[in-house]
Amino acid sequence: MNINGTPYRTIWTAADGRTVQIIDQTRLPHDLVIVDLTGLTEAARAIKDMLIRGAPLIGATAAYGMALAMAEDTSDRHLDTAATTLLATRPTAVNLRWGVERLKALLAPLPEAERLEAAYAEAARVADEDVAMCAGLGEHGLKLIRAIHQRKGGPVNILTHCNAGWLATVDWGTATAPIYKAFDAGIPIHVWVDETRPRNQGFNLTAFELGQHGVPHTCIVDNAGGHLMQHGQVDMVLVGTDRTTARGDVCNKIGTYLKALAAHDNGVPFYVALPGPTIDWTVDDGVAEIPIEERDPAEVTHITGALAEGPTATVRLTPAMSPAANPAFDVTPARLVSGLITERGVAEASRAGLAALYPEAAHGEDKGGAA
Ligand SMILES: CSC[C@@H](O)[C@@H](O)C(=O)COP(=O)(O)O
Repeated sequence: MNINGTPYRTIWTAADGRTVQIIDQTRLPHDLVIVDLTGLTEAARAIKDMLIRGAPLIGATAAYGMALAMAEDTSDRHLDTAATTLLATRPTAVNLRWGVERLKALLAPLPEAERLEAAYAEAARVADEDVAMCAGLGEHGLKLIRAIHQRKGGPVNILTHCNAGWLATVDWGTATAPIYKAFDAGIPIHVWVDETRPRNQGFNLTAFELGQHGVPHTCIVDNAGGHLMQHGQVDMVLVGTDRTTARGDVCNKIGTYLKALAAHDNGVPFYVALPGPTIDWTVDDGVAEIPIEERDPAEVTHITGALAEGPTATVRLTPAMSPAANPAFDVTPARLVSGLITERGVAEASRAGLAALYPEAAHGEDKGGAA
């Protein structure tokens, strides 16, 4: 996708073929800053401090993190250190584990002399596959949007939460892929963009990228969605996911569950878009089993924004003596999900629905999800 007319992916290698480059998403939408990752520690920091974020991009960065580690030292010991270091960065998005384990399984049996080249080639494959999967699921989601348009006429109003856009993946996005495809196909659409406190990925990232692509959108506070649904102003909720369980429970950014409840109460379809590697075939009950990241309370007590025509500033919102809690994700039970939009088609949110699309993974031949 483009920023100011220049095409970007979210992660790539520099001309030296070794340095990994990313867009620092903590600086968007105010500044476009490209950051060099030259080693394992920097890759891990980029994930932990959310310079990059979004489940598929975390997976791709983990794969490149393994490659950067091999550029430092191709020993078995460093391979183990790289996996442990990367896995400790963020707990919820399953793509992190998927990316690390995919690289480790490939590299461990190889002679040390072959590991460096193999690691970079595999990380590039992970990135390319992510682009293809997101583009593919976009086509399936496009059919749903087109059907709504044909049924009701006029613009299709889609509500999304957090950023499941191209910035959360390598390109295209998950929830935004059908939106971009529909817009490019000339279907009139309009997107309600949830703010997504505390880190404001909706305003900072989703609104930014939709604006860059020319997609009509309106920024709303997190609590506006239910009201809009009651008044017939939302045709579809479309979100991404950090981990979807084998039975179709969906873990996503905190607040997603409340949108699903409001959608259910108002008869609004609630769809989730995801590539295969976001399915965790080892987990069934998302509420009981998915580890929910608890982030720094300072993200709740403070907020950062740009001063009018000036630099960014961080201000305190809460009384200094009041404690804050910051669970970063929640789980929407499968019963509230209208469908899972994948690169293989739209699945019912159930074990049978997912197994029909991913038989090899559901039956244990490939525990990592598959393209
Ligand atoms: C395609 S991304 C889907 C999710 O990863 C996205 O909605 C989300 O919750 C991202 O959370 P973040 O904390 O910004 O990494």
